[in-house]
Amino acid sequence: MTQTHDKILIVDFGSQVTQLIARRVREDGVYSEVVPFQKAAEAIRTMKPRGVILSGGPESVTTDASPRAPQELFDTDLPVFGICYGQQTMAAQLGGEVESGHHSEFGRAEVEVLTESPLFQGVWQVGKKYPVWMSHGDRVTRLPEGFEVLAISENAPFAAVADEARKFYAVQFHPEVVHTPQGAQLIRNFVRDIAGCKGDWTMKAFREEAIERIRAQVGTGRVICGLSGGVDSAVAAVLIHEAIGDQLTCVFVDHGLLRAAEAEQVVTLFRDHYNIPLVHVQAQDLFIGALEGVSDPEVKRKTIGKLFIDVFDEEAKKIGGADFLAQGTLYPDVIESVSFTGGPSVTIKSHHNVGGLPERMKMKLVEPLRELFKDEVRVLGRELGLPDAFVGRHPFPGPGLAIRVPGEITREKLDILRKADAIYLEEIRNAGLYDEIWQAFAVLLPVKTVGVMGDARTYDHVCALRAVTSIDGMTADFYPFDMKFLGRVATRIINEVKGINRVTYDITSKPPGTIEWE
Ligand SMILES: Nc1ncnc2c1ncn2[C@@H]1O[C@H](COP(=O)(O)OP(=O)(O)OP(=O)(O)O)[C@@H](O)[C@H]1O
Ligand SMILES: O=c1[nH]c(=O)c2[nH+]cn([C@@H]3O[C@H](COP(=O)(O)O)[C@@H](O)[C@H]3O)c2[nH]1
Ligand SMILES: NC(=O)CC[C@H](N)C(=O)O
Ligand SMILES: [Mg+2]
Repeated sequence: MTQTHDKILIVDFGSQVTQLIARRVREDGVYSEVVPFQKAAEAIRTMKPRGVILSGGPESVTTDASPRAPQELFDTDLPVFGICYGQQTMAAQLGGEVESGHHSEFGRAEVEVLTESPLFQGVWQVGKKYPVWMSHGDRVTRLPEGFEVLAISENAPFAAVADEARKFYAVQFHPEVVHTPQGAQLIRNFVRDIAGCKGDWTMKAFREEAIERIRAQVGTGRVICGLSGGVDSAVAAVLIHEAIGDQLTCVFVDHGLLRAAEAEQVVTLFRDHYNIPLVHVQAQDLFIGALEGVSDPEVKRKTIGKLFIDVFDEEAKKIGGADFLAQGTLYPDVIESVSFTGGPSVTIKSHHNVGGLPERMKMKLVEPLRELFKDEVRVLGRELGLPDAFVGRHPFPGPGLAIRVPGEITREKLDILRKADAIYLEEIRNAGLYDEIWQAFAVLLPVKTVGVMGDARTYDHVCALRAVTSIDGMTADFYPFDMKFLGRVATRIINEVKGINRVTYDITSKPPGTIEWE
């Protein structure tokens, strides 16, 4: 199936943003695969790409053991586009020079275009300056033979270079991030014009290919799908059901960390729309018991991740065994939990469904959405005909309210938080803001403050409100509510929720914050 589409191979050197390259290529309607550099030589032979993009990476090409692109790539006639580390290793491998440690550039920079190039066609003009995003400590200091300079920046004399005859292009900046405003168009020029890919790959094609992949992986085996009521697992379940029909059973776990009335809503909504067997597991005591006395965020996450698997194993037994566990894992869950190449990118937090999994698993994982971002999953959901009630829902993390009560959780704290969260979301819906906001929730802080209510002294918890805008959850901004709205929510929460006497609004973006508090 994938054989019929033009393909781009993305060689990963361990950058935090490699998947954004894949995403930009998908946006151009072209199929792409990200392959760790160790497997690139094999992928060139088996995948038969029309072009190759080399990603950035944390290492320095000036050190001996640093990764390289397969040398034979440069003898294949394939167009190559090197980004940052990708540029540096191209230079080193083709006879140029790279130096370390003199002129770092992190963040915004400007490049000046020196000559016309197919890479800039219709986007950048000669003699003009354009903003780009840089993140490097090394730089190319001598170009390989055949290369010319296309653009310069203050600290990178070779900000963009090319050997047009061989269709080798390389940039020091990162065109894949949104902070390089025309970067997506440069990637498009490489993919569509320089590599000549057709651009006929769509979410419809993804759907068909994903179904084929699921069938090939699962065969006649039985699959359990963790269903949370969130967008990702709903899309995964419907996709898998399309692929393998009644070999699939969904399992919804009520771990006692859900929002007010959520369990009934999820179960009713799913049963009303789909004829897919759904088991509703009551596991409140199990999870809340295990979390007693636990206050470290990573320990909480790993405890929850392990219990989820215990419950899935238990349910598998009840239906006579299952060979596979399906989850709605997305790319951001993966990149924050582990490095794509198994290389040196750092763990930010262990998402329960990736880094929080136990080391030994009885069932094999089926994760058809593992390389997509949330907004792409929503497009796929619409493609699959999912009702808006699923597609438009704000994300809700698997560990649920456990990571919204920093420190140790108790049933009492969870009850207080549920009430505050429900009021906050009701006000957001009433104000018509739900769809404008990417995710909104309340957090119950482990801090008590003094207040005065009805002439009496109070000494109660602080509640923090969080609302963010985002496209893919990788970066986010706080939502700029008007003060009247925030005042109304705060008054209602303090008046209606016993146990909270103060409300604050979190105005941290991501980065440097993350969306959740733990
Ligand atoms: N309460 C639950 N019961 C069963 N499975 C769950 C539950 N919570 C999470 N999961 C599993 O963990 C996966 C990851 O959770 P995550 O919150 O990232 O996705 P989601 O809930 O499907 O979508 P969303 O991000 O919109 O909340 C889910 O896709 C699902 O497979
Ligand atoms: O299923 C999940 N399991 C987890 O362990 C987890 N941790 C964070 N999230 C959700 O991921 C998005 C990004 O969150 P952060 O900025 O807090 O890392 C936000 O949408 C978070 O709600 C999780 N989802
Ligand atoms: N973002 C990158 O690819 C960085 C490449 C290399 N580690 C440097 O610092 O220059
Ligand atoms: Mg969820």
